[in-house]
Amino acid sequence: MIATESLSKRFPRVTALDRLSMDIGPGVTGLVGANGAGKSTLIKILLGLSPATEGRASVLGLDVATSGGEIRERVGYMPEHDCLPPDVSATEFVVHMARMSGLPPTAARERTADTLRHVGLYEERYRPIGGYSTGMKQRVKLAQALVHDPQLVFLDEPTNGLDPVGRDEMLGLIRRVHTDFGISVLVTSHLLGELERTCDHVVVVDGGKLLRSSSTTDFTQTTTTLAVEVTDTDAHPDGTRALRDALQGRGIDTEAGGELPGAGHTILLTAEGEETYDLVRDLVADLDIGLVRMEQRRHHIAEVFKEEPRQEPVSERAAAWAATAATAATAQQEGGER
Ligand SMILES: Nc1ncnc2c1ncn2[C@@H]1O[C@H](COP(=O)(O)OP(=O)(O)OP(=O)(O)O)[C@@H](O)[C@H]1O
Repeated sequence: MIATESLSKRFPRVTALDRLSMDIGPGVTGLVGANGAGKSTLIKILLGLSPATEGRASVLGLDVATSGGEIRERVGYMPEHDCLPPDVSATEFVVHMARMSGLPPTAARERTADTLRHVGLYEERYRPIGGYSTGMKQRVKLAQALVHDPQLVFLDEPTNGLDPVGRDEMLGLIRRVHTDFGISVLVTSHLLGELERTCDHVVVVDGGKLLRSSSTTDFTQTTTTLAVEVTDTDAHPDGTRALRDALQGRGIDTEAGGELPGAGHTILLTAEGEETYDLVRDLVADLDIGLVRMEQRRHHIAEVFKEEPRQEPVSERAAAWAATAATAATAQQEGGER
């Protein structure tokens, strides 16, 4: 779908992209990097809106240097910044964008109604955009990117400014753009953690350079750590402690799940094999406490960056960013697990 070869973009004072080579196939792909990593610059080059300084790129098999117009006919674009006219309604604006993409008037109106419904805007679509919440504005921007039924969409930081619920809703919508309509997606974010549930593939850039490009499952392989959660009973008012003691008695080291509220009820231990699962099951049965869950933990994308030493040196900025993202991802995960 997208290929770049030694793609560079230099501004007088900064190199925004530095010999970036990558291949992106169909599906939902996350482009992750700290602010200033070069994500928006890459999207503008891929749309043929800004020329590269060096190297080559193609989108849907079309050369960005010569076929920008054709690419923009077949690709939708949701820009990062607020760019919506405040005085017109979502319907008027999206119909206008559909007409600009070449749809005849009736088709433009029909597609607009369908697309706005799909992104979750109903009666409010007749009100001026100026009175919309950030979440509603993001939905209008998504709708105008989809209205001409593109093969591929570029979504630049679509979760920016949204609260956690709004972010989850937007990520769900993005996933459905692919599953319901078969449209491939390139979505950017400066948060590593939020893309692992949405994307099939993740590309990480820092300082305009490619850090890693892998499928999400490669990033989030299962670990050998088992997370176990049990209930308390009258006989064992602290069921977690009782199980930890029993495991320790069998020579198995454990640690608490974390410092977040509630995470202390999770016990983490290393699974040597099937026998560890059996032992936990038997000890829980002997203690006559309830087993809430026993699952193998998966890596989070951010943990991969925290733990894996890479061959290429990572800039201090990237390391700091990965550490922040790891904390955020872990908090999100622990919150979701409780
Ligand atoms: N037109 C421009 N002129 C000069 N420098 C630019 C221009 N556009 C971008 N840059 C610089 O290029 C670098 C990459 O910017 P870019 O907007 O692509 O990053 P980004 O990853 O999209 O981050 P953000 O989400 O903060 O926009 C930054 O240092 C930015 O200041």
